[in-house]
Amino acid sequence: MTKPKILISDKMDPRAAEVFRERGCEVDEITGKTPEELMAIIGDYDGLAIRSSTTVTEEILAAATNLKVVGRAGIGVDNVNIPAASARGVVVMNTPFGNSITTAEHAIALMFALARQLPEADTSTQAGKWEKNRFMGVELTGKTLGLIGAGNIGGIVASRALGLKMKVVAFDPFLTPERAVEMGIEKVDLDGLLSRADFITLHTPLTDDTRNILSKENLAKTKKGVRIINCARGGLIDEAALKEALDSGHVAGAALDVFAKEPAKESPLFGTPNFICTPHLGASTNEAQVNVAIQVAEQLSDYLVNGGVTNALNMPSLSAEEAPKLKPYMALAENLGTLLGQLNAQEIESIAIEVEGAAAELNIKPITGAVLAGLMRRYSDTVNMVNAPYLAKERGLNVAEVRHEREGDYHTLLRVTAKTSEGEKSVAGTLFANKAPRLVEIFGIKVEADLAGHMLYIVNEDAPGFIGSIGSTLGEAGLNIGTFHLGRRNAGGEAVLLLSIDSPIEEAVLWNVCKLPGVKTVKALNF
Ligand SMILES: NC(=O)C1=CN([C@@H]2O[C@H](COP(=O)(O)OP(=O)(O)OC[C@H]3O[C@@H](n4cnc5c(N)ncnc54)[C@H](O)[C@@H]3O)[C@@H](O)[C@H]2O)C=CC1
Ligand SMILES: O=C(O)C(=O)COP(=O)(O)O
Repeated sequence: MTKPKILISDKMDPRAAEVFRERGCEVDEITGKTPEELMAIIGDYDGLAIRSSTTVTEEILAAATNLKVVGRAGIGVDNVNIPAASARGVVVMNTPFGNSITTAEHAIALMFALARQLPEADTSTQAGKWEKNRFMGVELTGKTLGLIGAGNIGGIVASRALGLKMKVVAFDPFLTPERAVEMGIEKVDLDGLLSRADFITLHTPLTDDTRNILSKENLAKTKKGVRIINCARGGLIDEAALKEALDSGHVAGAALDVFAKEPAKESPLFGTPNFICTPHLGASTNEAQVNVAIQVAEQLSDYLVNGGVTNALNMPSLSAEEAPKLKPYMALAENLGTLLGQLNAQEIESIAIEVEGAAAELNIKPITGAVLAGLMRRYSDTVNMVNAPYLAKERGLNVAEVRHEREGDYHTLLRVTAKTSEGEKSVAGTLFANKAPRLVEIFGIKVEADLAGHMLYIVNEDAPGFIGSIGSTLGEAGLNIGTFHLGRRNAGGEAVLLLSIDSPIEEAVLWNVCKLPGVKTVKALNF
């Protein structure tokens, strides 16, 4: 097997490259490229490892013809176009916990820096001014900290703030009252937070709902003298409105680690009294960077080498133990989907994916992804198990997953049924020796076959001499039959023939087969 190729396009701890190599990948570390330069090289790579400096746009994904996975060594993925990645079948992963303590500590550090004006005091003192009377601070003990966003980082900030004897209130629509009690904080609405908080710290992702959450209007609702900290994402605060509020003295101080436009080499906020900033350093500690570098390299190589999926934002997780067990099922699922997709000419309204026996014990989501990928292969060359569920949803295809507890004829069975205007059409397969995918039924007729390469599917009336005439028709066309599989509904009734053929089957041959007496359907299939 050729080694998966990884591009590390942002500055990352050297452990990332080491882990990639230890786990069987080739790695190039090429940082600081422009989007055009990145587009020129990305086509060579199976995996891309990034931090926040690389923006993975639709154009970059279009140029990334071999790309299978993007790994964010960190938390925020607003620099990755996830819908475009999903549409192209590229998995996007992050490392959701590796830098959260470090980022929470940065928020606390900025809160102290604001409370005691540390940067200005430092600059003044080192300038020989000794302005002891200029720098009067505020105490944190007893003050109210308002958290906007109480997830991982917000939760850690809360625990540290409680340790500092602050009162913590939080606005987070997804925070349950029980969790708030567990965290020792008070759940409030946004207006309640704005009116009560002495310090506000933001810890939400940047989404359509959170963009400008501290807008001019909301800043006006804050308590006079509030101090604001943002270590989450630029774009959560209206920077122009913040500048006005600092100038007017309504906001007593603000500390930003993140800016709407990064790198922020200029800003109207620069130079404003009581304004502090750092260049997106929230995650920048040795500990956090080692954590996220190792995690991203483990996750990406696991996916590319073994098919394990961890912390993916656009597909279900699949552990390293599950992945090898599921592998033959995915091949079977994809084959059954491909078979159904090729045999059915009608619009499919819904698909049911049923598992029984050993298959019922498994994670069904990846099996569903593989069935849908096979099914939609005839519409798209780029469909795979990652983007197939999204494409299916886009097309309004209803997908049902059914797990049967019952014992059937096979130790393990996967059945895929399509509902069309002509009724239900179903194909089923099993695994031989737990590893070899094998078709066992087409449209209610038992036929056992390996689905591989070029195949010919024929439905005919069961009659003596038919097999001989097929043999001669194909022989006359110079086609060699590899395997021959036969099934029938009942003696003299409808019969199904599945032949594997050593070379592609020309249209003219299909016509000749069609003309044989008793033939109802002929189709060339490819797997
Ligand atoms: N400055 C830096 O270097 C770093 C910044 N970050 C950023 O910190 C942010 C938070 O990270 P985590 O705590 O790990 O994420 P998380 O997903 O654990 O928590 C986010 C919280 O925001 C809440 N939320 C979502 N929409 C909301 C809304 N409209 N109003 C209020 N709350 C809302 C969610 O319910 C969730 O509890 C992310 O944007 C991440 O990118 C993360 C690491 C480093
Ligand atoms: O993890 C995050 O969301 C961060 O913002 C950290 O960004 P960085 O990796 O330091 O560029």
